[in-house]
Amino acid sequence: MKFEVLTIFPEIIECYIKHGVLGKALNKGIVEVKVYNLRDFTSDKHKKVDDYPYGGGAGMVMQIEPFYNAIMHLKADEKPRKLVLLSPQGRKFTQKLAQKFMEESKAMVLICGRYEGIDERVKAFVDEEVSIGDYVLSGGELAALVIIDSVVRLIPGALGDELSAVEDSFMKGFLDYPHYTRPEDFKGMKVPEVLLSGDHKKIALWRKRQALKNTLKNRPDLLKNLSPEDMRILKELC
Ligand SMILES: Nc1nc2cc(Br)ccc2s1
Repeated sequence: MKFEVLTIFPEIIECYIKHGVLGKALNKGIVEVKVYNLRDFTSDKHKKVDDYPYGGGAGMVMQIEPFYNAIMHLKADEKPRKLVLLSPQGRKFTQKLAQKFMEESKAMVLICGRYEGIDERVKAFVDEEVSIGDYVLSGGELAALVIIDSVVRLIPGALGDELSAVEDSFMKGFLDYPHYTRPEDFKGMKVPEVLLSGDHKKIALWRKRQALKNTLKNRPDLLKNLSPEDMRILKELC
């Protein structure tokens, strides 16, 4: 999987991708991330990337030319790639969309805007417009990192041999179960007995109950298409 990121702050991306799961996946060659500075695709000596908005209003708007030049530069190799614009107006990014991106795209271009937004005409050159949530960030770079991180975790082999329980739970429509590790007793706060029992069937049922309880409390909107067994457990909780 290859990610190409267009941004005016390449260091934001370059710094983050060196660490953790992403760093390991890069070292294993499972994923490649190339970052392009939009200022390198400007044509003036000041490397200007923004200007005042037509029609007036606060703030600055990023100009189309650097985006256009960068996209044409990438497309010159004529390899297929999905172009994704990060934007507060985009469709909501979810675990299911992460799975879709991982399955369908060998290469993704993540286009990061800043300021009050980018010239609307850039959207003529993208495939998808995606937001990571109902809040406005200062720029698309954090959203691009969220997408890279969540998609890479889904690539077979990226997580090594540890199970990705968190992804599994989100894909099945509920939140993760609680996790504990040593010590067993921390200032009187004990690990639930069931987790010390060695009874894997009991542990699995406890974890499912806790996951459904957490989901009912914090994200009831996720509780759709539950299996009959999960529905039975949920009814016991109500
Ligand atoms: N939720 C999101 N907010 C923003 C802000 C900017 Br500026 C660019 C992309 C995104 S995605």
